[in-house]
Amino acid sequence: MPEALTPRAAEALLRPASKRTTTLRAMLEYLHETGRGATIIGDDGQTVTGICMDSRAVLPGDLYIAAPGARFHGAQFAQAAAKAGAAGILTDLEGEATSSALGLPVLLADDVREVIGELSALVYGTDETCPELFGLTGTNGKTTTSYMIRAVLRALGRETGLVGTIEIAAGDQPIPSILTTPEAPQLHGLMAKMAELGVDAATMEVSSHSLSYRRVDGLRFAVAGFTNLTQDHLDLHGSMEEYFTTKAALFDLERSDRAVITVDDQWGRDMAAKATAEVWTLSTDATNPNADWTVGNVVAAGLGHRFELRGAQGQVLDLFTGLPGDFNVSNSALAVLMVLASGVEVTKMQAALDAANPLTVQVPGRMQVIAESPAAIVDFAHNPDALARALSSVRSSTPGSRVIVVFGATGERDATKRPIMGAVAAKHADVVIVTDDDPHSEDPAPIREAVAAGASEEIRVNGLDTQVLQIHPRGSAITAAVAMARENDTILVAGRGHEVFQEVMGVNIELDDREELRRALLENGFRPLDASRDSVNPENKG
Ligand SMILES: CC(=O)N[C@H]1[C@@H](OP(=O)(O)OP(=O)(O)OC[C@H]2O[C@@H](n3ccc(=O)[nH]c3=O)[C@H](O)[C@@H]2O)O[C@H](CO)[C@@H](O)[C@@H]1O[C@H](C)C(=O)N[C@@H](C)C(=O)N[C@H](CCC(=O)O)C(=O)O
Ligand SMILES: Nc1ncnc2c1ncn2[C@@H]1O[C@H](COP(=O)(O)OP(=O)(O)OP(=O)(O)O)[C@@H](O)[C@H]1O
Repeated sequence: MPEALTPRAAEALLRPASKRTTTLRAMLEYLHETGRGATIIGDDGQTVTGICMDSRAVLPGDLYIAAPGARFHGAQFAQAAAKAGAAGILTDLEGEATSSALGLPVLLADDVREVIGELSALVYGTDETCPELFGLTGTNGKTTTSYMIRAVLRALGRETGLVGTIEIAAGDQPIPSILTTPEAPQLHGLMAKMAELGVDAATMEVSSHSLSYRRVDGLRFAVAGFTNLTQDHLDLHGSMEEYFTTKAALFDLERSDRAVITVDDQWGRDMAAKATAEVWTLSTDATNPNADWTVGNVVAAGLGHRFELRGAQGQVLDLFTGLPGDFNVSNSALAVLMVLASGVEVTKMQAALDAANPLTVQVPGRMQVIAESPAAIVDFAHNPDALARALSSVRSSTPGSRVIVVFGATGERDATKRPIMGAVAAKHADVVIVTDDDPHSEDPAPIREAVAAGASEEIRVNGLDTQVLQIHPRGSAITAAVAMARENDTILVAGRGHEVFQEVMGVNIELDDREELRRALLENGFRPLDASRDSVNPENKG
């Protein structure tokens, strides 16, 4: 396992090389101008060159943000921040006493979280210079769509950046991803770094956590996109309505100029109605009379699809994605539309699509095609719904072809989904190879048993002739799948996507499903595709 970066080394990667200086006085004036209550204790001429909300990552000259959290008040760590070279502290009334006792100047604000984004913009100058931003939110498809947008922008000759679950990239420079959407000070540092490197357009996954925690404050999106909404993160949001309302904040005119919203479900239609940014709606139903753009003439082509994207004004674009899965038609249409919404001409877009085939971009571990004959695909689907969708979308129309699936259930997580995933696999595949996912510290054998029992029960109740095998470790299960595959078959290795370590009984073992598949394919005389686009930073565990 590669050595993890220290928090300070990781933080430094998110900063521009050139330093700007801002005074606490300038920050105070900004807060007053924008109607916020704030005061300074100590030297108001103090300069800062960075801003950071984690004492472990503070760099010399930073303003340390001591904010209240769910577990601690950041003021508890103000002393550590001072020791690391913080030039000042931003805190609230609760953190005042601890912070001012350290002798550093203190900027006191009524609500710290409320002002972090805007102050970060002042510190890094992103209120003046920032790449054109494309933000994606929704439960599924954010990562895939953001890679597609980046590929389309590149095909149009733009210098791009990317911020998301799998990786951060500033131009060609890879940076380990910490959260799907980093904290506001890190995002602003990163945008300044991207601008410094000549990046003029960046895509960003905007998680619901980031909207709740105000991580994207102070940034303005040229175009924000919505994929879909299904049940998730109710621990944070409490209800689907609350989850929806949190996501809706991205489509407010205060945050985004334009919104491209997929209206295939009711949540999408509600989102379009609620948005105050200029809305373009997208439907994958060609007969939807209410959508501004629709998808039509979808035909299977190779493992992917060819289709038309039609505008209400008569515009028509011919699109192709080589990525398997019906949902990748929707992701592709959304990606193209978001770039069109930023002001690109239809004819220019069509030329770029034809020349560079950007919608076939390899997204690490997301319906990633490792070989075409047999079709060998690695996907991140790790719950019953996603597994059903992935399995039903990879079945080939060639008579006699089979679907072979390799997957397992995660340890120390919702045990009720284990037999359900087994049943889903038995229903949609011809051969089910049950193996280990990430057992974590749980004994993997009973996990496999529970999954296999669900598969057997489905077979018994519905009189299926699906074959079920239990094989471990995971590498051997993948080898067995390839050994039994014929050229017309499809092998889906599901659950771990781009992850490169598997935690078994508390030990991290190096394991990359894509590498295992490639090895087994070569051993069996098949030809895997070029591996050069796995493109994941080795620092990322996923
Ligand atoms: C639930 C959640 O998102 N919590 C975030 C929140 O934590 P918190 O408010 O509870 O903070 P806390 O732990 O009480 O600490 C209070 C303050 O002390 C600071 N601190 C703490 C310890 C220390 O040694 N030094 C120090 O300075 C903390 O940085 C924080 O500012 O604020 C912290 C820092 O500001 C975040 O790091 C933390 O994210 C945690 C690490 C996290 O795992 N978040 C996940 C759930 C998340 O955001 N995920 C979404 C994607 C979800 C998905 O789609 O699957 C994402 O965008 O990545
Ligand atoms: N538009 C979509 N609708 C439904 N499922 C999708 C869609 N796009 C991708 N998927 C499925 O969901 C999985 C996760 O896709 P992706 O990583 O693009 O989404 P995400 O929103 O970024 O989720 P995560 O944060 O979990 O990575 C994929 O492996 C695929 O199985």
